[in-house]
Amino acid sequence: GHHCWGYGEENGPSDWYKDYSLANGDRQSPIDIQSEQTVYNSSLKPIWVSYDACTSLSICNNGHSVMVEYEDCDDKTVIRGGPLEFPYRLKQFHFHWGGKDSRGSEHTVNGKSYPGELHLVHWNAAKYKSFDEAASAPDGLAVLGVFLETGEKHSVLHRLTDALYMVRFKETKAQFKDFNPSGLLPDCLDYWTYRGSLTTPPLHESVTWLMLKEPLYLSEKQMEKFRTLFFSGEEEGLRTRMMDNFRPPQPLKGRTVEASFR
Ligand SMILES: Cc1cc(=S)c(O)co1
Ligand SMILES: [Zn+2]
Repeated sequence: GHHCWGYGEENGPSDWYKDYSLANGDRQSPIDIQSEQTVYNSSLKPIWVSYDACTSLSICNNGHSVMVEYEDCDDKTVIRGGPLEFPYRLKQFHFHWGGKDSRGSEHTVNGKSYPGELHLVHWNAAKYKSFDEAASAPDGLAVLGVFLETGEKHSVLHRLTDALYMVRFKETKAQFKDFNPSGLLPDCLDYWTYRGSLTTPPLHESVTWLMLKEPLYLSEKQMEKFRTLFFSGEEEGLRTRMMDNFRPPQPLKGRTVEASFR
């Protein structure tokens, strides 16, 4: 439409249904994970992450988040196991965060929000020819989600937070090579899994979500660096800080959330 979706007063999550009918669909994300209602599934396999041969390309500000993109022309960077029937190829990772630490994550746990959330986006290249084709298929995507929690400085993440000054404005991009995102994962890969959607328009219901129970800890200074980014372009007069770029929890609509752990 004449104005693009975003997180503001006029174009935010409560307005998205006007342009994106999936907004009120039956498998929307994020959700509130009510841990007592989850079902332990002992046949769920461990998550197997193979990122060692990854080729990161660039870091960019797309006006909604900051994203690191990967070369996805072969199966050198994949996630396997869990509930997944196929290997899923890493395409990009990005973040959602708040204007202060009391908010920022998309998923919540028993109503608790975290200061932010990391999303590692993968696609089913075994079944689909491209990311775009997979992005609208019910088993097309797998997103590994990790809560951000303030604490000690995160040394692997530090290379990313130190690069954010290069992508302060919308549509800016910079080279960002040899970044292995497995360094962002906690030691414990216990997870919750459910069938859901992209959390941004077009809200395709194509995502198998894998939400890790353990957060990634980063320092308050590192959190603050995310809040120095802008939604707006450098040429725009009004500079709006990039923060609160999260969609609130959506109705579960009868879905079951499974747990890989007791
Ligand atoms: C593909 C994609 C996935 C998520 S979760 C997002 O926020 C944006 O784009
Ligand atoms: Zn996301």
